[in-house]
Amino acid sequence: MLLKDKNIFVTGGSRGIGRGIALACAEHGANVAISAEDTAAERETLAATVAEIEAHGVKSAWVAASAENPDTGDRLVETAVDALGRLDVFINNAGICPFHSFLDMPRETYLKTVDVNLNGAFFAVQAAANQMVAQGDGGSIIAVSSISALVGGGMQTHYTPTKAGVLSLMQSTAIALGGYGIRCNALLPGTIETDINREDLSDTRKRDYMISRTPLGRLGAPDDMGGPAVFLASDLAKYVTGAALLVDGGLYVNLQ
Ligand SMILES: NC(=O)C1=CN([C@@H]2O[C@H](COP(=O)(O)OP(=O)(O)OC[C@H]3O[C@@H](n4cnc5c(N)ncnc54)[C@H](OP(=O)(O)O)[C@@H]3O)[C@@H](O)[C@H]2O)C=CC1
Ligand SMILES: C[C@H](O)[C@@H]1OC(=O)[C@H](O)[C@@H]1O
Repeated sequence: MLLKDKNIFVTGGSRGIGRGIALACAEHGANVAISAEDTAAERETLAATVAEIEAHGVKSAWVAASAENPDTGDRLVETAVDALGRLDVFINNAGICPFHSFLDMPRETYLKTVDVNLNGAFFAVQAAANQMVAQGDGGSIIAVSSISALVGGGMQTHYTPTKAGVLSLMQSTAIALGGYGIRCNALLPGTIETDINREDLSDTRKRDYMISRTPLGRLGAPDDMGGPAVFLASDLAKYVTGAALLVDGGLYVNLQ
C-alpha cells in the first residue's frame, strides 16, 4: 500500500501502459482518475477501466478529453479535484506513434504526433503543476517518455523527438518546481506490447528480432510499467527528481 490515499491522474489510462499504471496505483491504495480521447468507443473503454480501478476499493473517475487540446489540462485537473478532492500525482502517458517513413511523412501526421505527445504534455503538466502549487504541499509528476528519447527509429522520425522532448520537459520542470516540493521524473519504456505497436509487431521477424535484442528475453507487458510508476509516485522516491528510469528489459544497453 505505497500510495494509500494519494489522488492520481493518468492520461491515456483507458488501455495499454496507462491502464497498467492506473491499476498498479489502485492496487497500492490510490484513488485514480483517467482520461482518453473524446470518442464514443473510448468512453466505453474508459468506463470499463474505471470499474476495474474501483474493484480495488478506491475512488475513480474518467474524462474524455483529447490531449492535443491546450485546454485539456484544466479539464483533467478539474476532474481530479471534483471526483477525488485533490491531485497528488500526475502521470502524463497519452501518446501516439503512427509508424511512417521520413521522406514522405504527411505534415498532418507529424503535426498531430507533436501536438498529442509533446504540446499536450506541456499544457497538461503545466495545469497539474499549478494545482499542486495551489495545494501547497508538493506532488509528483511523471511523464511516460521512451527508450526512443535516447535512440532513433527510421519509421519514427516524427515520434522520437516528442519523446526526447517529454524527457527534457521533466528535467526542466524538476528545476522549475523543485522549490514547491514537486518532483518530476520520466519513465522510458522499451518495447511494451500494446495497441500502439500491434501492427508493427505482427511482423513475426521484427517481433523475434526485438525479443532477441532484449537481455531479459521477452517484450514488455503493460503491468511491467506499474511498479516503476508506483515507485516514482510514492514517498519511496522522495529524493528522486529529474530522473529518467528505463524500463526496457535491458534493451538500451545491448549494443552487441
Ligand atoms: N508500447 C510501447 O512499446 C511504448 C509506449 N510508449 C509510450 O507509452 C504511452 C502509452 O502508449 P501505449 O499504452 O503503448 O499505447 P496505447 O495505444 O495502448 O494507448 C494509448 C493511450 O493514449 C490515449 N490517447 C491516444 N491519443 C490520445 C489523444 N489524442 N488524446 C487523449 N488520449 C489519447 C489512448 O486513448 P484513445 O483510445 O482515446 O486513443 C490510450 O489510452 C505513449 O505515450 C507511448 O509513446 C513509450 C515507449 C514504448
Ligand atoms: C510503439 C513502438 O513499438 C515503441 O514506441 C516506443 O517509444 C519504443 O521505442 C518502441 O519503438
